[in-house]
Amino acid sequence: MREGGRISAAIEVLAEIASRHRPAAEALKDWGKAHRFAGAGDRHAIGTLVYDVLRRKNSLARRMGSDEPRAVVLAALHDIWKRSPDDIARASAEEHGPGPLTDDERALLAAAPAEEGSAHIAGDYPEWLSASLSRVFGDRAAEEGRALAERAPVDLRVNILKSDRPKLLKALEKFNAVSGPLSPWCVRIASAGPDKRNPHVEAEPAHGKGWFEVQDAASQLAALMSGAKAGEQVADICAGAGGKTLALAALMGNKGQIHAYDSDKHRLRPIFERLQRAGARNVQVLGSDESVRLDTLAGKVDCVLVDAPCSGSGAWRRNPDSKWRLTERQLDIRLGDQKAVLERGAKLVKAGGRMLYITCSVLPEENDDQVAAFLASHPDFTLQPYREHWRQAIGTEPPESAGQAKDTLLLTPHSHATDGFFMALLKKKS
Ligand SMILES: C[S@@+](CC[C@H](N)C(=O)[O-])C[C@H]1O[C@@H](n2cnc3c(N)ncnc32)[C@H](O)[C@@H]1O
Repeated sequence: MREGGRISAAIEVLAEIASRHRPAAEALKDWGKAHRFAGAGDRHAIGTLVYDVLRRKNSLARRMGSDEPRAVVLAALHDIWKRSPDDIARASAEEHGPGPLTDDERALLAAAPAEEGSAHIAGDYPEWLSASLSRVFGDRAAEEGRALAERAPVDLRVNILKSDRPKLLKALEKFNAVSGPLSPWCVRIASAGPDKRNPHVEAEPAHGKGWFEVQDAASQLAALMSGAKAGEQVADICAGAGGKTLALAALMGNKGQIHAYDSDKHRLRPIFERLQRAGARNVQVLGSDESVRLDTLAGKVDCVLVDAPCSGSGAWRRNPDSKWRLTERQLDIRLGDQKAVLERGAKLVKAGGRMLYITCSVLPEENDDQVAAFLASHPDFTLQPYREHWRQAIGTEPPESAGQAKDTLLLTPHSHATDGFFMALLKKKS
């Protein structure tokens, strides 16, 4: 396909997403099925353009004075893909392209973008989340939103059970891999430019050998902040596909016991293969039908990790579709789930033990508000200031939190060059 055809396809897919409220991944897949002649390169370019529009939907629409799919795609080609108005005009006029640019479109593309107005437009997030994001970020809300709308790098966690960072950096030299921020385990590969592909790192021999997992630096730091030690009893009660579980096993040097539970057996499914590849041997996987076995650990666990189900707002860089699909009702459901998992986790913690509550969200309702509500109804728990704990667990100077609360840690792309991630360490009195 020529560029004009790809542009038309992106417009078509965005129209389908808007009119039928379809998830972007589904709409793209169906477009691919209906257009079998499109090659892998075409599908990749169309998908990237669609996701780039979703990252910056508000500010692109503001530039063009319209949120119609054609308008925002043209703006994305200019603002994100850095195509000149002439190049866009040429591609649009091609056979199968979306049709020649109008004089107005050309003028809007050539003009400097309007002075940014409201934070939700400059920061490219839904208006209904404005109050929440202003509460957590104050007058940085637009900047923080803007960083959450960028493309994310590829972060890898070196598996210290099988390798080390210098060795992994060497193995991935051809991708210009560098050490990532804050986490001593992080290796980072910069995001490929517009219409380029990120390297398929999971096809590398180093992955097959279990030297690394794909995991954002903030997730790595969450595992490190558990302070899990060799010999401890640890429960990862929202284990999912095991991203944190694997990091915990490495942190504990395979000594002690990790109980990895998830209420959804489908999500847990990939954990078995991942544990094997990583050489993690101290993990007991508990499926959703083994919840009774989890309950037998009541009052016995040194460290409970609650990687709570959440809105995913901290990961909007990786899943821009989710920021527009999130509804107040879904957020309410998540808030209920978070309360439930915190209750469950609290029962497992032994006297003097700890629970690390984490979310990949930047919304205060899911973070500090949940912690405050938990503490109000659990006088046997106290909040441990994150700074002190960071020094002990990670051994470096702690970063400033991007949030307003002084004892919990909020990491963000703008402030820390990681995904958005929240952590609160709750200690049970002895
Ligand atoms: C943020 S994801 C976990 C990601 C995972 N820890 C990782 O690092 O790959 C949250 C998980 O919580 C699970 N979950 C939701 N409600 C739960 C509940 N009541 N009890 C246990 N797990 C639950 C979901 O199935 C989902 O896998």
